[in-house]
Amino acid sequence: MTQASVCFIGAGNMSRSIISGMVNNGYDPKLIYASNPSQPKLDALQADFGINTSNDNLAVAKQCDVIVFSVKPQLMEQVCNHLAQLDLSNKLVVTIAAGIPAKRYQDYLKQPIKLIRTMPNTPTQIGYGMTGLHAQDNISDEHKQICELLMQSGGKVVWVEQEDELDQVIALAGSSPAYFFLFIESMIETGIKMGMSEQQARELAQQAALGAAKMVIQNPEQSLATLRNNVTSKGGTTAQAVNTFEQGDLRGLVDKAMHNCVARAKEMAQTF
Ligand SMILES: NC(=O)C1=CN([C@@H]2O[C@H](COP(=O)(O)OP(=O)(O)OC[C@H]3O[C@@H](n4cnc5c(N)ncnc54)[C@H](O)[C@@H]3O)[C@@H](O)[C@H]2O)C=CC1
Ligand SMILES: O=C(O)[C@@H]1CCC=N1
Repeated sequence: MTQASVCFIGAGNMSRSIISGMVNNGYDPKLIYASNPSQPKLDALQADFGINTSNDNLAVAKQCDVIVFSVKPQLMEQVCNHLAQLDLSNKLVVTIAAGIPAKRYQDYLKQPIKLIRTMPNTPTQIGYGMTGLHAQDNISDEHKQICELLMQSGGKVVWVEQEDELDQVIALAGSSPAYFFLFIESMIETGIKMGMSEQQARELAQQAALGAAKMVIQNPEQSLATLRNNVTSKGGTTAQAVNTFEQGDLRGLVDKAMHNCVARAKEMAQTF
């Protein structure tokens, strides 16, 4: 499949993650554009990946087959309004923003558009991303493949049938790297309090997290409870730690956090 020219409107964390995945996976950097009002992130993208950069959203959007909206949700209306003067009938519009519903982009861009909503996550940067995708009914298979190629460069993709399932994707994958970072961060803090150096505590916790994640992935036939029980000797150390989490209602807290995550996405859908 021939590679499409793609511009990223907004050159922040997430654009960098996706561009990094694309270039590392062989996407031609000459076909990639990023636009941002300030220069430093653009310079870094240019230096690290050899892509084209600009301060002019309109110019890059005009030039490219695919426009990826990658600004904060509160800026989306303003950014889209500015691009409404373009004829978008032959372009694919992709958004990575949380919350904002597909129909809102049509209002902001003031014309019928071909839109795919996506919800990636930052591990895309290193090829371990997980992206949820939802296509409107008018999207061709070719456009689906183009979008899939962009997002698959940085990891796995999953298509969801209903648009509101993207909110669940946010809770499970878009936001969730931060949950794991918080957990590891807490472990390191305690390791240090127990007398370890920060470097040692981090090395121990991160390697355990990596090993645990790989065991989950490599043993699909085993339940998480089995994997957990295999670590937990009767009357041993793990039981003490795990019981502490259960008594503190870790499961209830995770449930509440993920529901609050989804609730915020729905609130953002009303606001932006
Ligand atoms: N960070 C994450 O883990 C994820 C973020 N997202 C979504 O990605 C989008 C971007 O988030 P981040 O990359 O984290 O934010 P960010 O703040 O790192 O990047 C946004 C970029 O947009 C630029 N910008 C501001 N005004 C602009 C304008 N008028 N025209 C062009 N660029 C402009 C900013 O200078 C900044 O570089 C958000 O909508 C967020 O919901 C989605 C999934 C994961
Ligand atoms: O926190 C946010 O709103 C974005 C969406 C998913 C990850 N970051």
